[in-house]
Amino acid sequence: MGFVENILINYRWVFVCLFLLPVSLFYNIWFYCRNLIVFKLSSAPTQHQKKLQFVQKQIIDWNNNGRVTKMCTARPGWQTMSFRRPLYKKHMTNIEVNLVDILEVDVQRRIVRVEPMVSMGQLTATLNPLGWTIPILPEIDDLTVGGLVMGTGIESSSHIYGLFQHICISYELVLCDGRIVKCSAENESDLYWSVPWSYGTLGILTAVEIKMIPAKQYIQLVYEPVFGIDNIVQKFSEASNNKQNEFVEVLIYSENEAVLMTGVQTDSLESDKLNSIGRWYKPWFFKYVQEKLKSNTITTEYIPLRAYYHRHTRSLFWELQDIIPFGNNLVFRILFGWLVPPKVSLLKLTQTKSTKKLYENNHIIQDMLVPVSQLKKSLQIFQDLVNVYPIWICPFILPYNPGMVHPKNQNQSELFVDIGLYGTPNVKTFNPRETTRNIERHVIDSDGFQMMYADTYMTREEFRMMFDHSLYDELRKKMNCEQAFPEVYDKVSKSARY
Ligand SMILES: Cc1cc2nc3c(=O)[nH]c(=O)nc-3n(C[C@H](O)[C@H](O)[C@H](O)COP(=O)(O)OP(=O)(O)OC[C@H]3O[C@@H](n4cnc5c(N)ncnc54)[C@H](O)[C@@H]3O)c2cc1C
Ligand SMILES: NC(=O)C1=CN([C@@H]2O[C@H](COP(=O)(O)OP(=O)(O)OC[C@H]3O[C@@H](n4cnc5c(N)ncnc54)[C@H](OP(=O)(O)O)[C@@H]3O)[C@@H](O)[C@H]2O)C=CC1
Ligand SMILES: CC(C)=CCC[C@@H](C)[C@H]1CC[C@@]2(C)C3=C(CC[C@]12C)[C@@]1(C)CC[C@H](O)C(C)(C)[C@@H]1CC3
Repeated sequence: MGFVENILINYRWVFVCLFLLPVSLFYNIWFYCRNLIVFKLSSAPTQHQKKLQFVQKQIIDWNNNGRVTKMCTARPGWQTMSFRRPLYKKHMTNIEVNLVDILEVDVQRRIVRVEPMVSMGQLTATLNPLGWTIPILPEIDDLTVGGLVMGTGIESSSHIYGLFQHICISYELVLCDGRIVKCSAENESDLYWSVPWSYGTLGILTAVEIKMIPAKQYIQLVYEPVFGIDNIVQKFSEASNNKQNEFVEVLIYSENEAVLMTGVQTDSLESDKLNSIGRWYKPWFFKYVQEKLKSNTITTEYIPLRAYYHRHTRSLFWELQDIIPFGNNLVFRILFGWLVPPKVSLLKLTQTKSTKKLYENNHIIQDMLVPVSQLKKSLQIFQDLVNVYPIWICPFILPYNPGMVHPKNQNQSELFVDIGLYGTPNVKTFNPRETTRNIERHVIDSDGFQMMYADTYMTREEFRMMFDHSLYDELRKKMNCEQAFPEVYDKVSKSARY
């Protein structure tokens, strides 16, 4: 291993701290200024038609040129929040979708209309000061509306509102024949139900209408340490079924220790209990919450709304500790905390072959969605297979809707749980392929689903078993888009990404 490579692997923090953090800062400043100018000029809504027509023109040109290769968006793979980079972009027709603006905040209809590249950070920055928010706000700033619609999104309010697609009222798409359609539950409903999890394989998304709800200033958050797996599962289920809780999340720190967090929005505050966790010098959220295990008491705090939403951003859940091991050190936080986190996109861009291999062989990143009834069994299986902590568990209600993802063993909505495993496995038997396949098999047997932003080792048959393709297949035939876009599996499988 060469000297530079050795530094890049063993001392990734040197490169990240000295180079990536300052570059991320400039990148953020540039983007902030650009957004501000767009807003000041109020030009976003008028520009939308022009931008839409440009997308349409590219697709019409593709038709006129004989439909030679399939299409995907031109967003470079390193810019996305998915774990890997897409290989397919190299040999497909790349459609430019530079649609980055919030188009309209309609207070009367309680709807915000946005273009697909609008990010979560941008939405909270825009809506919260106006007294509004969207019901589900996936926590990492750079996640985009397009990616969350075409894949999926989940947050600690999902036990009430469902997944990200369930708060979307309509989608505007350009289809492979160049037609522009706006679909909703009432209009072109087959398309509307099929868009979520379709990964851009039915059309190019150009605008989305998302539900808004009033935002209050703070979240009143109750932390409750819970000990023993049965207790953890029971408390989690109770909290998720209690609709008084607007937010429910559990961080599990070991086989028998967890902290349950339940929250409601509020405008009033006991000022001695205010905790502005978003400030640069504050400890990483998951580390802070772990401290709650020390005293077996229930505590309450008030957290500013936006800081709550982005609570896992600064530490990228617990992934940043592997990259900057001293990132949660007080001195580092005071001096450089405001520079953290480095942009995920820049981390991806500057990955070397060796870091990639290191993550491939010694790391697991997976989110598994299973019915709550399978939670205990799943935790036990994951403990045996990977033994990774902390574990993120977040409940969500899955409505019985047509499309790729719906409850399989009952024809009504069902409470599910997202089990997030991120970290270095602590078992000798870990083998990236075999272990992940075992996990996947368990999820299929549990009538669950795997989130597709990370690696999947499923075969095409297993993938089709997990996700209901009946409406999707029918629609692709009807819209004659089988030659225009690949199947979902060919965009998310291991062989489609590097
Ligand atoms: C009425 C209105 C309409 C607007 N319309 C548009 C529009 O159409 N198009 C448009 O592009 N912009 C629009 N804006 C501008 C928009 O609000 C923001 O200025 C812009 O999106 C910059 O957001 P930011 O998240 O990058 O910046 P900042 O708020 O400065 O944040 C910088 C970074 O820190 C993160 N961050 C901030 N606070 C926290 C926290 N507490 N915890 C963790 N992380 C945090 C952010 O997510 C971001 O990554 C509008 C603003 C208003 C008020
Ligand atoms: N809390 C949460 O819920 C979290 C969710 N995630 C996951 O991250 C992913 C989102 O990351 P993000 O970087 O925003 O998205 P990506 O750029 O990774 O896009 C994800 C998929 O959506 C497709 N897509 C995006 N925009 C459009 C569009 N305008 N038209 C057609 N297809 C489109 C992409 O197609 P193409 O390949 O052609 O570009 C791609 O297949 C999701 O899969 C989400 O599940 C990750 C972390 C947390
Ligand atoms: C449903 C939920 C809550 C998902 C949370 C997912 C996060 C933990 C994921 C999203 C993007 C993600 C896969 C990422 C990474 C870690 C885990 C992340 C942050 C890192 C930073 C790990 C280090 C890698 O070298 C690399 C830089 C490629 C990735 C980038 C994406």
